[in-house]
Amino acid sequence: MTLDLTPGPVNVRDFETAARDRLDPAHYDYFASGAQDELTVAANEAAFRRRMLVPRVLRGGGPPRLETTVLGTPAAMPVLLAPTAFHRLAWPEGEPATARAAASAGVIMIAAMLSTVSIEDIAATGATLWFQLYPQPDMAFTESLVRRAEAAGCRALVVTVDSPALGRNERGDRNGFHDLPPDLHCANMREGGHVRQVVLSPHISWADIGRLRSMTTLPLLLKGVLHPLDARLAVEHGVDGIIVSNHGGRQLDTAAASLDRLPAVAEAVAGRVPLLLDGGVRRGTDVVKALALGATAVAVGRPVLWGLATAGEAGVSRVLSLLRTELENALTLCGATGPGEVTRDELGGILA
Ligand SMILES: Cc1cc2nc3c(=O)[nH]c(=O)nc-3n(C[C@H](O)[C@H](O)[C@H](O)COP(=O)(O)O)c2cc1C
Ligand SMILES: CC(C)CC(=O)C(=O)O
Repeated sequence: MTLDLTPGPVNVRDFETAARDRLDPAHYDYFASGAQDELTVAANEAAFRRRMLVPRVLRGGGPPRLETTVLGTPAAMPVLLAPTAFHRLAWPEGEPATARAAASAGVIMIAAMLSTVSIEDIAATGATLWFQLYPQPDMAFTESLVRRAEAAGCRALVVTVDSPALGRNERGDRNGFHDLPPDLHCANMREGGHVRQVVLSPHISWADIGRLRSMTTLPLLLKGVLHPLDARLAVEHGVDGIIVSNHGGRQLDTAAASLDRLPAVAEAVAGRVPLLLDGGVRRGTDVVKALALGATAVAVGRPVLWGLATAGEAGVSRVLSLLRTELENALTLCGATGPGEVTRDELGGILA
């Protein structure tokens, strides 16, 4: 008998290694890569590494409670699943496996418009969903997607605004990977016998946000804001929340790290709408840093894909439970009894 002494993945980074071992290299590259030199991908994580926490001591508050509510949606912790396309490339069942893990963990999954399983079939898992939209120039089609998301029970609409064009992905160019294999398709884009191509349009503007605002009573979030003036315009256009994000470094390479932009956006918004952040969150301490700099919650993209590619639903569950355990530990060590208590002032929180 041989004794297997490998402990299995103990953190998110280990899950990336495990996923890389399992995935077709071109598919691994699709998930892992960023635009061009991938400087923003690296900057997102580096920004978290650069910031150090200053904990408080002797507060005696007992174990932290992680529950929170984001724009009216309750969640077991302030960590959401960022919208990511093409889950069936990572695991045969695709998005429903991810959704079941999110449901078991009690967290919000932002379902991507470009999912490989339809929003109705993802919703059938019972998960708490928000819906991510790339507004399409065909407004009637865009509206039909919004109606489907509403009917499926999605509790917020997340409009991605950092994509007036597709970022230049050179790993994809080298691998010749530009589209889904023929056995997979973007299920929400299906219309009768054919599948619509997504349009990432440079004509998208605030007028479209106005149209979407009047189209739905769901909470409306903009995803991909980095500039404080855009954050202010978002509030003026009746947006309910903002996701500070550079799309995981996949769109404009050399765009600033999300975490580095959070303080300026928080100042511009001045508490009028909640802020979320994504990009480079890999540790519980990363979540604490984002909360301290003004986020209500964070979202994770690639960590979920690494869990999914490694072991399907069980892998995503494990990634979410690792992040939960790390967050609980980090809050305890910071002397905080919950996410709402983490502020820059009170925790002395963050030194740049
Ligand atoms: C493989 C992959 C696919 C993505 N697809 C989408 C998408 O369809 N829509 C979207 O708004 N963002 C998409 N994103 C961006 C994520 O929502 C999120 O902004 C980013 O992954 C956060 O960075 P992280 O991966 O470092 O956590 C995608 C990211 C990855 C890695
Ligand atoms: C096909 C892409 C538009 C999906 C996406 O947002 C991404 O890969 O980052």
